[in-house]
This record gives sequence, structure tokens and C-alpha cells, in this order.
Amino acid sequence: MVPPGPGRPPLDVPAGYRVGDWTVTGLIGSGSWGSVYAAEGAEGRPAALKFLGVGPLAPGHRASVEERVRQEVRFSLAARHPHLIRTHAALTVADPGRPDLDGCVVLVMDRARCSVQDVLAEAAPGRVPDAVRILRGAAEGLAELHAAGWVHGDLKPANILLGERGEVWLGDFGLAAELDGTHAYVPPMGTLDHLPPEWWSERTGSRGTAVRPSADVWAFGVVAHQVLSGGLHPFPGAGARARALAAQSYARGGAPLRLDAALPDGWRRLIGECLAPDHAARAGLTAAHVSSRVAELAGQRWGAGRRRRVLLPSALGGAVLATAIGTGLLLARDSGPPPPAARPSTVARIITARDTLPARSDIPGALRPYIEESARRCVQPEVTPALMAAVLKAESGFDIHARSPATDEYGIAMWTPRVFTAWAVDGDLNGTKDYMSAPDAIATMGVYLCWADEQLKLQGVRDDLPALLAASYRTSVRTVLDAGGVPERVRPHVDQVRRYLTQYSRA
Ligand SMILES: Nc1ncnc2c1ncn2[C@@H]1O[C@H](COP(=O)(O)OP(=O)(O)OP(=O)(O)O)[C@@H](O)[C@H]1O
Repeated sequence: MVPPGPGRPPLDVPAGYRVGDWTVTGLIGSGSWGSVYAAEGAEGRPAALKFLGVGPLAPGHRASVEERVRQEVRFSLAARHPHLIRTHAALTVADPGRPDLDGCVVLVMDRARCSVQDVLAEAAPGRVPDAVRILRGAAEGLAELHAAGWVHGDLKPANILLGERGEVWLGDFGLAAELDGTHAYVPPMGTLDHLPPEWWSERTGSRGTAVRPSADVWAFGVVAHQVLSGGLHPFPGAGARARALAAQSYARGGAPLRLDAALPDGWRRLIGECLAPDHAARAGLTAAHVSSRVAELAGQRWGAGRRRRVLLPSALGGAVLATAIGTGLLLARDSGPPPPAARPSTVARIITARDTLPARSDIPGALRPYIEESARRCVQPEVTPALMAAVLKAESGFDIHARSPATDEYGIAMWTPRVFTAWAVDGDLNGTKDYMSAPDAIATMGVYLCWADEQLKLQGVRDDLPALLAASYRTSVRTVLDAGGVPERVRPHVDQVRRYLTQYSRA
């Protein structure tokens, strides 16, 4: 499980490196799944090459990362629309002399001049140049994606690309997913600043976290506010975590929606509708509607109703809020002790004894909410807070500073950094994913155990699942399946987990 800190280091591809007909000229940037390089083809044709590496992961984890890469390749190659970035080819690097690159999948894309994020970083206060045209292109691209039955899953300024000749493209299909009925399933990732409030109460199963197209509509509302106001996020807060909490508080009815008062009324109305507090209140506004509303607004003169640059409650946000209260859609305000930062809304969740830890135990009080919440996000009944606490106790004795350089395992959940990166969840919502942060490590462990449980069941395993999960966490699902049970070498560890589980499961 590798990086020295949160995030994945860029794949190091030197200038001059050749992939097929393409020659790398320099790094553009890196995301969670890969690194994007500028390149030139025959006759100097510009391109952007996205290197998607899997690296030396354990087999069980490798499979899921490979599946994500396959998905990104599939969506990228299938996207054909003037407002979706064009991917011309997907190549595989064969270079045994560079083990870090050997086997990487490379997407060959049209090269953008910059992203909207870059423009926002440079924009003076006020809307960014060409803001309305950019939003129009992004809305059309989104409507096309949804019409094709996909959810983008990661709409944000960094993923809206601008071409040399003024083209506007939606890019980065790393989290795109096909709708299966009303939902698509994506890895429990995404960008804090653009996730809808209901995301936090979606359960994570083996297929990932459920998202609906309305999540993209929410993200579009945030992006539109940012682009039209020169970067202002519609929710207050010094950091992404604070803004995510503010959005959740708004969705629970705890605060009104406050949009930049300098926005013309038509835009305020549309953004307010995109930012309706939950899926149900937003569901009537499809991406196709958003696109035609944006086209309408693009035809109007900018500036009517433009006022001082102050934040005022949005009249429409208030109206949406009132409707939601009337129909009982708003999430109940928490009445108990203050929830941990990562706690999703608890509406409609039935909490049973299996979801809570015993009051008297050696489980550190500060960790309990994170353990309980991480377990509740999993639909598999075996992944209980008691099991998670038992595994943590056996792994590190609840020591948040635990380290074992010899085995490359660190932190309370003893993650191997490289493996952690493939699964990482931002448990404390501080915008980073760090295996030395107990909330991040615990939340990520919950996702892994949930996935492992499903994998074992898919192979017909039904008995002794808690012990097999503890063994899978220590080794891998594949090792447990190959051994036909708890592998001999981890028996003492698993026996410890069993003892702690009995202790923590008592009423
Ligand atoms: N076709 C392209 N042309 C030019 N720049 C691009 C292109 N595709 C992506 N980029 C830029 O490369 C960088 C990395 O993009 P990538 O899609 O890997 O990750 P990201 O969107 O920044 O992060 P995340 O993993 O959180 O989605 C970004 O700055 C993005 O704007």
C-alpha cells in the first residue's frame, strides 16, 4: 500500500519520450488517476497524452484500479461531441526498461490551451472573460453526456477545457459512469467543492457510491456561480471542507442559499434551481433543461439587474427551501451531540444496535464517530463498527502514529501508502487524503472492507466472513480465496480480531 504523502505523484515521463507516433514535450498536470503531458505528433500536431498507471499494486487492488482505467478509456473513446474532449486513441506502453511506465494506458487527446480553473486563477474579480459562452458549451456537453446515459461524476472548472480556437470541452472521464436504472456507481471520490449534499448520505457498496445525473446538475450550479463571479464559491468557508459543511447545513435547512448579488436575476434563478437542496428537489431540472436555459440567458444582455458585489439570500433558494420543507424532503436537523465532520445526513437511515459501539470499551472516544460512520456507509451487514474497531485494534492497537517501515505500513489502519492511494477517501473532509490521518485511514478501510465482503460473496463465500475480511485486509482477497480460508500465516492475527470482535459486539 506508496506515496510519501497524500495524492499520487506524477508519472515521470521525460521530454522526448515516444509513445506510438507521439513525442512528449512536457508535463501539463496530474490528477488522481494519471498524469497529462503535452506532446507532438507527426508534423508537430499538438496533443495531450494522459498516462494512466496502475503500478505495483497488490493483485486484489490492481483489479479495481484496472477496471477504473478501462472505464475511462471506454468513455473517452466513445465521447463524440463538439463540447466533449476528443480522444483519438488509447495506447499501451511496452517498455520493460521503465517498469513504472510499462503497461501504462495512454489516452491521446486534443490538447487544450488551458482549463477554466486556470482562467479563474488569473481572473480579476467579476465574471471571467467569455463566461457565458463557456457555460453554454459546458451545459451542451453535459446534456449530451446525460442523453447518452452517462453521469460525468466530476464536473468542476479543472475539467472544463478551452481550446486554442475558443473551443469549450468537458474533459476527464475518470469518474464517468453509465446509468444503471436511475443511478450510476462511481468510486467514492469526487471533488469536495462540487459534490451535492446528498452524496454524503449515499451508501458505498462494492460497485462504488451511487450518483444520479442530478449530481452533475448541482456541480454545474457551483461551476456557473464560480465562472460568473470570478471564482466565488456559492457556499461560504475558507476551505473546501468548510464549504462542503456549509452546503450540507443549507440542505438540512440550517442556512439560506446566498448567491452573489451581482449576478443578473435570470442566472441567479437558474443557479438556485441547480443548487436545490436534494436530489428530489433538483430532479425536474435535467441537463437538457439547463442547457436550453443557458442558451436563452446567453441571448440576453448581461448586466440587467447587476448590483453591488455582496452576498444576499437568494429569493429562489428560499423558495426551493420552503417547497422542500413543505414536502418533507429536507433532512432533519441533528439533535444529538455534534456530528463529526464527515458524517452524512441521517435522514431515512435506520440505525440499529449493530451500528453503534459499546459505551464502555478501550476504543478511543475521538475515533468512535468515524468508525461508526464508515461502517454505516457500507451496505454489507458484516461490516459493522465492531468489526472495524476489532480490525483497527489488531492492526495498530488504535495507535494513530503506528509505523512499520519494514513492511511499509503506516497509521492507525496500517495502510501501505500505494494501496491507500488506490482507495483513498477524505474522511475528515479537509481536502486531502492522508493515510496518517485517522479519519481518512478509517474511512478508506471501510470502503476496502465493504468491497472485499462483496468480492468474497461473489465467489460463493458465506461462512466466517468477519474473519475472512480481517484476513483479506491483512493480505488480499485473492490470497484468502486461493487459501480457501484464513491463510495459515495470518491466523494469530485473525484470532485476535475474533476476540476483539466478541468484546466490541456485546450489547
Ligand atoms: N486534453 C487536455 N489538454 C490540456 N490539458 C489537459 C487535458 N486533459 C487534462 N488536462 C489538464 O491536465 C491536468 C490533469 O488532468 P486530470 O484529468 O488527470 O486530473 P484533474 O482533473 O486535475 O484531477 P482529478 O483526478 O481530481 O479529476 C489538469 O490540469 C487538466 O486541466
